[in-house]
Amino acid sequence: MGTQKGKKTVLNFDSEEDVSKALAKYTADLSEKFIKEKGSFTVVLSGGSLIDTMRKLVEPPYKESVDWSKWWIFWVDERVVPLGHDDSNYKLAYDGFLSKVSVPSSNIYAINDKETPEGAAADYEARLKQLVESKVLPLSAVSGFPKFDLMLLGMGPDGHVASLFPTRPHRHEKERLVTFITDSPKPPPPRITFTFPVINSASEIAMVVTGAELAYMVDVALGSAPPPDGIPPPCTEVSAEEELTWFLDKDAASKLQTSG
Ligand SMILES: O=C1O[C@H](COP(=O)(O)O)[C@@H](O)[C@H](O)[C@H]1O
Repeated sequence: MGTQKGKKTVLNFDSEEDVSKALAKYTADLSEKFIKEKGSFTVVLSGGSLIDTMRKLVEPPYKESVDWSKWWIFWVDERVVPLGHDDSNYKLAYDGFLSKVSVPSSNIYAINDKETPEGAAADYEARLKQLVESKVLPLSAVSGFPKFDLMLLGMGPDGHVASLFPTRPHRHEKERLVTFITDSPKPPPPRITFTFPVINSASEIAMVVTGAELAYMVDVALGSAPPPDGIPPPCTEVSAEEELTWFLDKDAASKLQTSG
């Protein structure tokens, strides 16, 4: 299992609707804190169900109270498809979130969708390094990797986070900031993804997990269930430098409550 550096908090809610409300307040509070401290807020999004669960953030009061002009947006993983494709995590986030708030377009770091997976990963990594040069992204004093303020992560039923899958060796990458995969077990196959050294250098991470189909994997990550085939899945390796917060609805936490 991963080494927890910062604090770990598990929050249980009655429903996905309550997770959505709590996630909006958590994100808005962190936005205010980081903007006060350093003048900007760097946020890393996932795809999947997360974007829908973020829906309360683009409703009153947060739609008006959050200083969107100071936000910078990145993706922890992306499918290597055109940005307008239905499989694109950028399109998902644009339609459900970014089109409703006024984050400056120059602060939104979509992938270069004209590249191969290898080229898109190298391009994204180079752009992150430029942001380190220009002091938008600090380096973690602990790991030496770029340090984002907040990562919002989902999890698959196989325990994958970002596009780091249990059965693919790139989950063990330790040097690169961004890597690629051409045979993702979950379609579409070509993807790029942040590596664990970058993910685990974030100040704050929210693991947002809802639905009964994820209950077993939540029990593996947080409870007493043994990992499949005895191999800890990627979700067990997530840790944040300051705080990792799990947001669970009743269904996702159901096995945890009975076994733990
Ligand atoms: O393929 C992906 O899956 C994970 C989990 O998605 P979910 O729909 O089960 O929430 C997601 O976090 C990742 O960004 C995405 O590319």
